[in-house]
Amino acid sequence: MTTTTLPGKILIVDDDMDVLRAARLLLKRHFGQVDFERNPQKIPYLVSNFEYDVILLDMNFTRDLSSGKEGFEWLDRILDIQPTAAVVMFTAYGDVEMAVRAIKAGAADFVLKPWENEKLLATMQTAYNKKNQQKEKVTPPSPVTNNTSSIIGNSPAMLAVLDTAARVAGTDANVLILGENGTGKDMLARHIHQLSHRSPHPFVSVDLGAISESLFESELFGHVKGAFTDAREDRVGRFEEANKGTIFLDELGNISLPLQAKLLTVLQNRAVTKVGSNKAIPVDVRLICATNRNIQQMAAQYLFRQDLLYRINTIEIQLPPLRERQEDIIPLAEHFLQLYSSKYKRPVNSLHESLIQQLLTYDWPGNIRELQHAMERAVILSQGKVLQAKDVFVKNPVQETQLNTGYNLEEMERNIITQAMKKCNGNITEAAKELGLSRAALYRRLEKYNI
Ligand SMILES: Nc1ncnc2c1ncn2[C@@H]1O[C@H](COP(=O)(O)OP(=O)(O)OP(=O)(O)O)[C@@H](O)[C@H]1O
Repeated sequence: MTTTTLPGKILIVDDDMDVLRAARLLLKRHFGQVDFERNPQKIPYLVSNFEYDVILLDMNFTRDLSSGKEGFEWLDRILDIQPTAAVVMFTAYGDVEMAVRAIKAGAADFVLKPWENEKLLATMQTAYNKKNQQKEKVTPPSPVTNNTSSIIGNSPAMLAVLDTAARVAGTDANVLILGENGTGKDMLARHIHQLSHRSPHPFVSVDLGAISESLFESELFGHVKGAFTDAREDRVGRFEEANKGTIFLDELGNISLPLQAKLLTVLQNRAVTKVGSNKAIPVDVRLICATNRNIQQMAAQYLFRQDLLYRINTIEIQLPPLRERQEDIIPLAEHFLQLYSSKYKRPVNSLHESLIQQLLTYDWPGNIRELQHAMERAVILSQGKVLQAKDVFVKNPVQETQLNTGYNLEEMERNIITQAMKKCNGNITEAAKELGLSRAALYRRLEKYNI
């Protein structure tokens, strides 16, 4: 087995923590950086924001265990986002037919589980070398994808945020990021992790809003086999997964008081106890939390535990909404213009003055995510080299007044969501995009308004 260390950046996506651990341990000795992710829903975010040399992708996530269908769907998504991505498929049920199909569908290669270390390593090295030769030949380095997250922000408000982030990154202080939906809380959390001494270790992101009350403990702290009916195997929780690294708890303001108490115990003891076990396992994690809710007010109303708040908000970073960082709107629009014109191979490369005015006067309720989606749609539909105001769809005030709902905010939100769901024929992913919300955030609202 060759022992060369390549500078490459690898991503492993598999829902089995043991597989992730073992594959990472092996590959870490031979590649510069090895990230892993258990939740395939994070793939679009990771592939769009970080340039991976090779992605090792499981064929079968929990939804259906052996057809490989899910793996093919994720392979498509990855190639959609990054057509030159080198994806090695990882399968426990591999047969020649599935391997051939994966390669026809654009995968670089495949490896069967259980794997032989030499075979896995050789396949990953070949995929890496091929990808790099290809890179040298065809693609000049892209200005918008680099090895770190490309946070755009030159406004005084963002410079202050980035300054605080850089200072706090060097410490192990707990950080609470506050900000509206789509302001970049997730991105900032990853940025802090990357700047910290924990960066060689995992960054584990957990969307608390998307975890049901009953699965909270098992997801976060793990469970032992037999702890409950569906617990067929031991499961490593997200805290343990993040050991030595950073755990990012998003949508923290959404968890119930009993769950807040459980979280507090873990933070106080710096140890987790798996469901069904009574053994405490020490964990060494840096905690970053985020919420779009007014958590101080929630604490004042006894909806959020004050003692938990004290523990998580050693440093508080407020991400300003996009409308309060006007200076960032055009650089961000240009960043997304470049990103999507290169992704969709469109000739469009600049913004017309009329569009610049439109972007600056709109108030971006969905923040950067809304701007990103508006630019993506516009680039796809664009015809010339210059993007015009008419190419970019933003909700205008007339549409809002047509809602005729009075000034009840909840009522307005309900109406807007109902309209978006109708427009997208009930497709949650599309409607969430349209509204500038994450899928989890939309789900919560659908539940809240009983839509
Ligand atoms: N400063 C930035 N520069 C470039 N892209 C950004 C920036 N901030 C956010 N983005 C992009 O905007 C999108 C939304 O950001 P992100 O998911 O981090 O927001 P969020 O505040 O966590 O959203 P939510 O509250 O809905 O979970 C992402 O695709 C992210 O890459």
